[in-house]
Amino acid sequence: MIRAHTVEQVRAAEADLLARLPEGTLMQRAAHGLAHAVVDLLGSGAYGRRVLLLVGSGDNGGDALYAGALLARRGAQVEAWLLSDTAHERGVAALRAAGGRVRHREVTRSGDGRRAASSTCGYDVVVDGIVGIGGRPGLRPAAAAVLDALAGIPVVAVDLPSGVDADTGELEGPHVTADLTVTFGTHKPCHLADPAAAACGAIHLVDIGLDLPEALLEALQPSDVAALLPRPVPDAHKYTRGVVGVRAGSATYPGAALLSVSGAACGLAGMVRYDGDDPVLDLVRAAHPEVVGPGRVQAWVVGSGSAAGAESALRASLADAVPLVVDADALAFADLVAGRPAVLTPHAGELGQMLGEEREVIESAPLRFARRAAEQYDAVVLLKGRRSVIARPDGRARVTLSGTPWLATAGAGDVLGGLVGALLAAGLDPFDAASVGSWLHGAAGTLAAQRGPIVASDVAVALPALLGSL
Ligand SMILES: NC(=O)C1=CN([C@@H]2O[C@H](COP(=O)(O)OP(=O)(O)OC[C@H]3O[C@@H](n4cnc5c(N)ncnc54)[C@H](OP(=O)(O)O)[C@@H]3O)[C@@H](O)[C@H]2O)[C@@H](O)CC1
Ligand SMILES: Nc1ncnc2c1ncn2[C@@H]1O[C@H](COP(=O)(O)OP(=O)(O)O)[C@@H](O)[C@H]1O
Ligand SMILES: [K+]
Repeated sequence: MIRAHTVEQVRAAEADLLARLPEGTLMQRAAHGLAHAVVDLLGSGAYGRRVLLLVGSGDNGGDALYAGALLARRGAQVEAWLLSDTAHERGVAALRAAGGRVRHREVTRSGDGRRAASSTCGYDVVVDGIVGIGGRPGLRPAAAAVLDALAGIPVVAVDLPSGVDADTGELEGPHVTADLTVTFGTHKPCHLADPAAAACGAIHLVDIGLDLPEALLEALQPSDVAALLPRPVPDAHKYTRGVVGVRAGSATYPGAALLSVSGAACGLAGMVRYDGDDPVLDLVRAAHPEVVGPGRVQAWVVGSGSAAGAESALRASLADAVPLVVDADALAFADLVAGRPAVLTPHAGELGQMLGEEREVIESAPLRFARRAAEQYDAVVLLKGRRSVIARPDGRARVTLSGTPWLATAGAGDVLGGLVGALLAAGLDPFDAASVGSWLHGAAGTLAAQRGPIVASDVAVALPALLGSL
């Protein structure tokens, strides 16, 4: 499991450790990890390579300076630009002692930053030590101008890309976009949640020995998914494995029924039922002969392509005291499910309608709005997107790290709804069902896309091979 801690949690853990260790130990650990990561990124060693450090006033700049000193001792040509009036003094001294060059704020100030950068091209890597967890979101104009002028050079961010909001993953104004982010002690929410996560590039975690409390945000890894997957016990029969019912699709959108059922029929539940108009049921049976008609279920999947029938389908499903997936057209009636075990699966546009916000507003703060909706609707919310967020009413959340932009294809969400329903029917709680389902869906999409462009039904086809590999 990847766990992300807030700045407050990191500060508390750090204070604890600082009291027990000789001064500077944590920063040395951080700087060593950072220097190694820079060498790895450079590929053919540090010797003779040109490294530019962008240094702010705090310890983030200190990490960059000490790492720069280590790189200089390994033969790199290291230059530090101090972007603030003050900088970590011992870090500056260490870099100088190792043969690095230090330029002061005057050369890099505002308009001059552009000139300084263009006159000193040829850097192999830029190390962003402007601000870390002590920074306010956004960048000062001088830093923004320097970054503009350095565009195209690989960037390694120290702890986080300067300018992003560490705790929320939100962006306010300019920020660094990194190829690699080297973080210390633990991940922070900005490393997992979009839009900031998209600015981090690859993420490398350096262990500095922090003893951390429970995290409110996490991301499943393949081994976590494998451990949570339902498996048939030796004496299983189809009913003990759980029955998932699908109320999706309509005469206008029969494809939604087929796709929802294809996700539900992934083999993780014992049986799939379809409840809908006869012509649609005939189509479903033709594609999935194992599917049976309405009856008792352990979970319902309701709403995709249901059109005008969404409300009655949802009410009928609520009459059974079983968990449910509420998708697409049924989301308009999501307040009916408050307090019931349920997973709501909106994309940003649908969540915007549920919360009275524009789609772009939701996309600018997916973690915040998924949590808000989970609390307001008293249900688990799976907000779909590049980095889907799964939030519980109590604020705990997970982010899905699997997936591919090829999943941005019509009907992919229908497959996901069916899959999450199968996991609910098999007995996973709504938070696990949503996060495991979302991870499997992303990984199946990635697997399917290895062969070329995909359509939604390819995702369901890829599920058995993916599950086998787990
Ligand atoms: N925690 C740990 O376990 C460990 C932490 N470590 C490291 O320490 C880092 C945290 O260091 P930190 O606390 O000194 O804060 P940091 O982020 O360097 O900068 C804060 C200063 O920047 C300024 N400033 C603020 N906003 C700004 C902006 N938008 N644009 C420009 N400037 C801005 C503001 O000062 P001002 O210029 O306003 O006087 C403020 O005081 C952490 O990320 C990690 O790298 C490791 O060494 C080892 C273990
Ligand atoms: N850029 C992207 N990167 C990764 N996954 C994506 C991207 N865009 C969409 N997805 C995933 O594809 C699925 C699309 O679902 P949805 O928006 O409901 O589409 P539809 O309504 O057409 O089924 C979701 O699981 C979402 O997380
Ligand atoms: K930084």
